[in-house]
Amino acid sequence: MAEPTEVTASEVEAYLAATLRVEDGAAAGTRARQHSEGLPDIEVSPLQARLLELLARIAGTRRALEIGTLGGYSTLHLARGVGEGGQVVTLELEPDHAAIARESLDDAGLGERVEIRVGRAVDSLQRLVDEAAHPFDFVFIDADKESNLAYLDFAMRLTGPGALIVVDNVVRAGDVVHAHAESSMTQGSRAVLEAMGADARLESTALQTVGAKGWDGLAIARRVT
Ligand SMILES: C[S@@+](CC[C@H](N)C(=O)[O-])C[C@H]1O[C@@H](n2cnc3c(N)ncnc32)[C@H](O)[C@@H]1O
Ligand SMILES: [Mg+2]
Repeated sequence: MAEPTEVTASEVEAYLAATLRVEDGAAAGTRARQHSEGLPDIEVSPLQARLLELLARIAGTRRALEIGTLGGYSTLHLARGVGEGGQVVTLELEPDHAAIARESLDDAGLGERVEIRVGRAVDSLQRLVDEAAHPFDFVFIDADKESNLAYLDFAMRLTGPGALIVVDNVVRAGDVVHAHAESSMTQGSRAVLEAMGADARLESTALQTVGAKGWDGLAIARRVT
């Protein structure tokens, strides 16, 4: 048997993703399209995407809110997670990203479940509050990390008890432990983690992740009250 040190986390990730068959043609096509269109390689991994889909399904999610669409890879999994008749509202700053996501979601036959709102997420979120939008039961926060705390605040205004809130990229190759980290993205992760821990309405945890995208992690909270 090979020594564990001879195996990389990326190899294990590829093995798990292939063995568990986490990605079908539509998902792989969505990823391929956003890469060929030149979008940055910053979407969740196939294993993480499937985790989002399963979390949504296990929680019985009907309405999911996503902050940060990119090319629609995580969106596609949330759309699957909410099931037939469910809805995903996803917020994206860049019109080009939104257009690519729209194409892939339509190709996957999930377009009707997904509304993409283009613009600064804080503006779109305020609009959802102003519209008194029907509460969401799943929120995935994965846009500009500097705004994580504001996004959590909006998530609390747009959800009710029982909702799930997932915040991506909170470990930042370990930089998250540095109180005086120079990175504003790390500071955004620290701020949201501290707020989650301090909020008695949330029961929270986090998972560290390794693989082709390096060392990172996601925080998961369930809203109790
Ligand atoms: C990490 S990517 C999202 C990846 C996607 N959730 C996935 O895993 O497939 C972050 C996205 O947030 C968008 N974004 C950055 N700042 C934003 C803002 N202020 N408002 C809305 N979207 C923003 C970026 O354009 C980018 O497409
Ligand atoms: Mg992310």
